[in-house]
This record gives sequence, C-alpha cells and structure tokens, in this order.
Amino acid sequence: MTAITLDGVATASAVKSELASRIALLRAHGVVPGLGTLLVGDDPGSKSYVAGKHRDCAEVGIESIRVDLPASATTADVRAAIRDLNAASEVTGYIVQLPLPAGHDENAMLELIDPDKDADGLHPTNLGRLVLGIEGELHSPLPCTPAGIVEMLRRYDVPIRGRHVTVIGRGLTVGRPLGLLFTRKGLDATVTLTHSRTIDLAAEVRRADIVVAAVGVPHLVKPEWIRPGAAVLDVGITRVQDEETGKARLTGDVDPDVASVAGHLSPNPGGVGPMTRAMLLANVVKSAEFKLAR
Ligand SMILES: Nc1nc2c(c(=O)[nH]1)N[C@@H](CN(C=O)c1ccc(C(=O)N[C@@H](CCC(=O)O)C(=O)O)cc1)CN2
Repeated sequence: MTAITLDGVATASAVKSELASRIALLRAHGVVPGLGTLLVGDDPGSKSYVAGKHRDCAEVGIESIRVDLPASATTADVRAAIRDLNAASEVTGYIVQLPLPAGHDENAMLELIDPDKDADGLHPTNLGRLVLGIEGELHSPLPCTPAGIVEMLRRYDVPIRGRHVTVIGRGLTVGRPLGLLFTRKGLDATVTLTHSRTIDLAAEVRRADIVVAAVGVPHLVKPEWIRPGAAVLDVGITRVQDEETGKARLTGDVDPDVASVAGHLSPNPGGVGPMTRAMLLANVVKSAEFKLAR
C-alpha cells in the first residue's frame, strides 16, 4: 500500500481562495480585516512562520500589522505591546507568536489578549468555549493547528465519527485542544491523548484509525506501529543539521516508511503547517464577519 498524500499546500490554497471572496464582501461593506502579529526575539522558525502569515494576508486581501520586539524585551514591554494591539482599531485579530523567549510567562501573556481579538483561539475564554462546545452565536475561534487537521481530514473524506484517534503530545497549540475538538459533538471521535510518560506508546498508536504526531521527536513513529490503512498526520518538526552540507533540514515526527502502511499520510513539511496558516486567516475573517453582524 502507498498512502494517499494529505496535501496541505493544495488544501490551504483551496481554503484561501474561498476566503478571498468573503474578504471582498467584507470590504464592500466597509469592514477591513486586519491581522496583527507580535514576535518577541529572533528564533529562526518563529521569524519564518510570522513572515509566512504576513505573505498569506497579502495574498487574500487581509491587512497585516507587524510588531517585533527584541529578545531583550522585558515582560513590561510585551504587556505594553499586547495592550496596544488590544486598542488598535485597524487590528481585528492578532496572535502572540509562541514560544516566547525564556523568562516570559506565556499563559499570563495569552490571558492579556482581548478574547474578541484572539485570532489563535488560545485565550482561556476561547479555550473554555472549546471545552463547553460553544459555537455559532458567539465568535469562538479554534486553535489553528487542530482546526487545520480536522479541515484537512474532512476535505479528504477521512471518516472521524466513532473512530479511534491517538494524539502524541499534549502541548497547548496542538495536542490538548485537538483532543477536545475531536471529541466534540458532531465529530464524535474517541481520543487517546499520549505524552512523554505514556507507558506503551506503540500499543496506543497501533489501535488508532487516525494518528497525530505533535511532539518534536524526529522519526519517532515507526511503520510497525501503524494499523494498515490508518491516517497519519505528521505535525511535529525539528530543525536538524545535515552532517554533509551543514545546512538545517526539517524533520518530522513520522518515519517516511510509514507511507507503505498508512492509508493517508500528511507529510511534514507540506501538510498541517500550511493548513495552520490558512485556519488563522479563517479565524480573522470569521471575527470580521461577526463584527459586521453586530
Ligand atoms: N501563536 C502561535 N504560535 C505557534 C503556533 C500557533 O498556531 N500559534 N503554531 C506553531 C508554529 N506555526 C504557527 O505559528 C506554524 C508552524 C509551521 C508552519 C508551516 O507552514 N510549516 C511549513 C514548513 C515551513 C518551514 O519551517 O520552513 C510546512 O509544514 O510545510 C506554519 C505555522 C508554533 N507556534
């Protein structure tokens, strides 16, 4: 068997063209969606993700406002930047790029974001709405990577209802909210959320119809762990230095030989990453649509 590729670049591109027409409609009604980003420090990965978010905005017609602080920024500087983004009328939604440099309390900073401008769905109010299953009448943005994973599975008709999902990693941006999302009414999966203290990870993965690896351990997930035909989504990424060229290479959490056993495989790069960016745009558009409807 060779797995069908869950192509994140093509799927994100389809999502972006659908959004472009909704953005044109918003603009016609005088609402200009604007995404703000706050980047602290000079982590190369974060810099490249933030640059990508601004390129995406330009592509679909969303204004974007960039705030960069040096690695030496104090907690008071970060608080002040968040306060300014909360107040800026041209910013309809914004993100604080994670991770923040050591010494900053990420949870405390996320809590300062105006929940109505939280484009990442990571403010406690919005995570609480995810726990409560609130959607519809309130704008309840979902964290972008979990939303991107579910959107990609839907678009490739991978069945979710009643299926067993094993998530590897319990981080804030992927594992924990993804477990909540998959078990929501309407998606109705059964989820096992595993982590570094899980006793027999291979056994937990072996019984899954859908495997999501979001842990940042290169090639952790082996072909012999995979139930034949399962869908496997590789989310974790590690920058490994190539011994021959000395250049940094991106390596996912899934051994490439998994493609010979899985039914569907979302590669890394080229899978969930582009969908994460597309879902961020979708959150900004939805929040502008709520603003228009109010
Ligand atoms: N505030 C947030 N911080 C972080 C999030 C998040 O959702 N909100 N997620 C990740 C980083 N991230 C978005 O910010 C992100 C990661 C990867 C990609 C992506 O498109 N990756 C490409 C590879 C690009 C490369 O590194 O060269 C791919 O997978 O093809 C987009 C966004 C942590 N922080």
